[in-house]
Order: sequence, then structure tokens, then C-alpha cells
Amino acid sequence: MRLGIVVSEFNYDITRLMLEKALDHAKFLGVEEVLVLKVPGSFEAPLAAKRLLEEGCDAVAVLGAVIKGETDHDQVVAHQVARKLMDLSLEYGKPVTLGVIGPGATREQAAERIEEYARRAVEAAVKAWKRLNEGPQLA
Ligand SMILES: Nc1c(NC[C@H](O)[C@H](O)[C@H](O)CO)[nH]c(=O)[nH]c1=O
Ligand SMILES: CC(=O)[C@@H](O)COP(=O)(O)O
Repeated sequence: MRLGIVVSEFNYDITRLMLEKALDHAKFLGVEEVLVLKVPGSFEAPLAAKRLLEEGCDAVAVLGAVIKGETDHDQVVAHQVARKLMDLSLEYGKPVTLGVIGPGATREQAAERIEEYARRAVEAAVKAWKRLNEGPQLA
């Protein structure tokens, strides 16, 4: 399996640790090939996910941390990113999984979620790929 990982460099003190956990989990799951593409922020993640899908990735896990500021801008970023990633998944027929912390997260809440969100995104990408390859099972 070729797994793509998109990682946002915004809040990189958090997301670089998410990438480490994601790579560790991909290795644990036996993923043969991992392509990593960094982006400035989560808002750029859908474009990077699309590029990885076009590079032949079987699935893409997207990692980011959208931390609340003084306004509701975090809501705009997080909601739009989530929707576009889902749209890409349906467009390409391949898993594109959401490992983006937030919206509404404090920095402390984000730090507490590094491992959970990174592992979840990789696990879902690999499992969904396997299940889709197996196809529907007769009940
Ligand atoms: N505030 C956060 C951002 N903002 C940056 C955007 O994602 C984007 O890079 C910028 O608007 C230029 O297009 N990104 C995050 O990933 N996390 C944040 O908390
Ligand atoms: C989610 C973000 O882009 C964040 O930096 C916005 O901060 P603010 O709401 O104070 O403009």
C-alpha cells in the first residue's frame, strides 16, 4: 500500500509530533510506502491531498492543528477543510482521512490530542483501503 500523509506546518510544534506518531503507526500497520507532503496551513491541505492522490497514493491521511484565536476564523478553516477532504475522497474513490485537531481547540487541548488524532487518521486510511479492496461481504 502507498499511503500519503499531508501535514500542516502551522502550529508545527504540535503537528511535527503528529507526523512522528503517524509514521510510527503506519510502520506498525505494515504500510509499505509513505509519501509526505507538507503545507503552510490546514487550509492548503486539500490541494496537497489531491496531489498525493494523483501521485498514486491508495489513501491519504491529513494532519493539522486548527487552534482557536480571537475570532471565529478557526471555524472557517476547519469546516471548509473537512468538507473538501470528504469531497476529494468521494471524487477519487479513495480514503482521505481527517487528522485535523479543532476547531475551537486551545493549544493545550491540541497538545493532548496529538497521538490520538494522528493514529486515528492513519488507522482509518489503512482500514478503509483494506475494506474497500475486500468489497462488500454477503451478510
Ligand atoms: N490559524 C491556523 C491556520 N491558519 C492558516 C491557514 O491554514 C492558511 O495557511 C492561511 O489562511 C493561508 O491560506 N492553519 C492551521 O493549520 N491551524 C491554525 O490554527
Ligand atoms: C485559526 C487561525 O487562523 C488563527 O490564527 C486565527 O486567529 P484569530 O482568530 O485571532 O485571527
